[in-house]
Amino acid sequence: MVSKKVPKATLQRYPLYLKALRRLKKNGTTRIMSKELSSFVDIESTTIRRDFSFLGNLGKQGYGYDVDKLIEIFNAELGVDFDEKIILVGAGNLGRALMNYNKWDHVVGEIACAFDMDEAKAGVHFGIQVYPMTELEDKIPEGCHIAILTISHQVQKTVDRLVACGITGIVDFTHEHFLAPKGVAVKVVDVVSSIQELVFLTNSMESKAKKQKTE
Ligand SMILES: NC(=O)c1ccc[n+]([C@@H]2O[C@H](COP(=O)([O-])OP(=O)(O)OC[C@H]3O[C@@H](n4cnc5c(N)ncnc54)[C@H](O)[C@@H]3O)[C@@H](O)[C@H]2O)c1
Repeated sequence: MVSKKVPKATLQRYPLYLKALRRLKKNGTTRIMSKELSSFVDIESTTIRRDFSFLGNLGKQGYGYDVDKLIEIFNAELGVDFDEKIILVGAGNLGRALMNYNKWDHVVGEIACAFDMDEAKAGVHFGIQVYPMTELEDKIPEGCHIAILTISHQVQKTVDRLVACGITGIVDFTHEHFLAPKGVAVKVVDVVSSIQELVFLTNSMESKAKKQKTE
């Protein structure tokens, strides 16, 4: 386990490192210096070394980091699993866009199958099997913990059903408020609130710049 308390900013950078390391491995790189990794991820090498130090004594001076070992440590320590079987619920416009993407750069696994309440959506889309919602309990892959929610109706009822099936992590694209029991993590993805935050940020930067001009 990660020994020291890892700062939030560091935790947020870990997936970037992991993604880069996976790519490097794919290209045949077996070891890497923090300076080289720095140009790859566009993060200062000192920051990289500090970030990695939370995971133990990983690198050797003059040798750098063993790519395989780093990937292994990220997997074990951070619980990241490339074979994570993710389900998607709601194969509409947004759901299908995600199914079409379904690459996730080999970082977090892939969408194993999808479900939709509309039986007409059943079938194979973008190589992913879509099942009618009535088959959720039968067809949910064994050991599946993560569900992407891109539905528009009966959100609470659906969440309750997913939780009963063993889902403990929900990526929520719906704009609906719902309750999840303790032990179930929900990550909201909302383009609208991101835009709102940006509008607020850009406005305050503009007024700050104007104020500085007049001073
Ligand atoms: N978070 C964001 O930034 C963002 C952006 C766009 C849309 N959305 C939201 O995402 C959701 C989907 O949007 P869309 O444009 O793809 O809609 P859509 O109508 O095209 O697709 C919704 C799909 O979900 C299915 N569905 C609805 N309720 C279901 C349920 N309880 N169980 C199983 N299947 C169900 C429908 O049959 C349909 O196929 C909506 O709630 C929308 O508000 C969020």
